[in-house]
Amino acid sequence: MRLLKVATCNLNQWAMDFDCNMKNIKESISRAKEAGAVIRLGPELEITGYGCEDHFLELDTVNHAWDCLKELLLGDWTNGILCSFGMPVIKGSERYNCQVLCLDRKILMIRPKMWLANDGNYRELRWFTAWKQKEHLEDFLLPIDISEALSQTVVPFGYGYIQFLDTAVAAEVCEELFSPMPPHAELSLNGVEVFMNASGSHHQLRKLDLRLRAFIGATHTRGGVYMYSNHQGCDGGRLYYDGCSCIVVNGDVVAQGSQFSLKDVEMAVAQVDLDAVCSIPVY
Ligand SMILES: NC(=O)CC[C@H](N)C(=O)O
Repeated sequence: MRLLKVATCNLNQWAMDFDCNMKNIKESISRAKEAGAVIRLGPELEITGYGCEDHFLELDTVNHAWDCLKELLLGDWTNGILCSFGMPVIKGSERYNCQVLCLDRKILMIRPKMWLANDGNYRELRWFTAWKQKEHLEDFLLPIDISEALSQTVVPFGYGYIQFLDTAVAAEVCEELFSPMPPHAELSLNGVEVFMNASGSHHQLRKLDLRLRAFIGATHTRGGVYMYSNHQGCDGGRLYYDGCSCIVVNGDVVAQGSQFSLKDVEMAVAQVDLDAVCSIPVY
C-alpha cells in the first residue's frame, strides 16, 4: 500500500492583510504537520488575499507576497511537507496568478493559472495574464533577495507536474477545473495521481453541488486524489467565500470542511491509499 496523508484548508484571508494571512497560513501548516500530512494545500492567492482588486496592479503587493514567501521558506515551515502557496508573480512584464510549490525550504515550481475566471463577479483578466505556453516549462529567475536568501536562482515556471519517487502531484488552479479542457485529464494520463486545486470561490446558491460534481467527475473514472482549498468568510470586498475545502478519492468525498464557519483556519485531512488510485477498474 502506498499511503499518503494530505491536508487542505479553509482560510479566512483578508485582501492586503499580510500579517493576518501569514498567521492563518502558518497555523494551517502547523496543523497539517501535527496531523502527519506531507502535502498542505492553501487557497488561491492566499498570501495577498483573493480580492485585492486593483492593488494587484501595484508592484508593492507582489513584492510583499515575495517577502512573505521568503519568511515561510527561511523558517522550518516547508520541512518535510509539500506546500502549495497562492500568490501573484510577475514574469517579464506580465502578472500571473500562481500556485508556488515548495518543499524543504526550496521552490520546486511555479504554476501560473491558464484559464482565468472572468465571468459573473470575476474580473481576473483585469489583473492577470493567462499562461498559454503549455508545451514547455520556462526558467524563472527568482528576485535577487529571494535567490540570495534561499541559495536558489532558477525555478521551473509553467504547466507541469512534480514527479516524486512514489507518485506524481500537480496543481490545477480553480477555474481551470471548470474549463472545457481541464488540465487534470491530460495530467492523469501522464501518471499524476494527486491534484491540488487552490480556489477563490464565493458562495452562490447550489454552486457547491457544481464543485462536488466536478471533483467527482475528475476522479471517478481515471482515479485520483483531488484536493480542493477555498477561502472562507469575507475579505474586504463584497463577496462571501464559502470554504468547503475537501478531499475526493476516486469519486468519493473523504473529507470536507464547513461552508459557513467563523473559524479563521479549518483543516480537512485524509489518509489516502494511492494503490487504490492506480488500480481503479476501467469501465
Ligand atoms: N477563482 C476562480 O477561478 C473562480 C472559479 C469558479 N467560477 C468558481 O466560482 O468557483
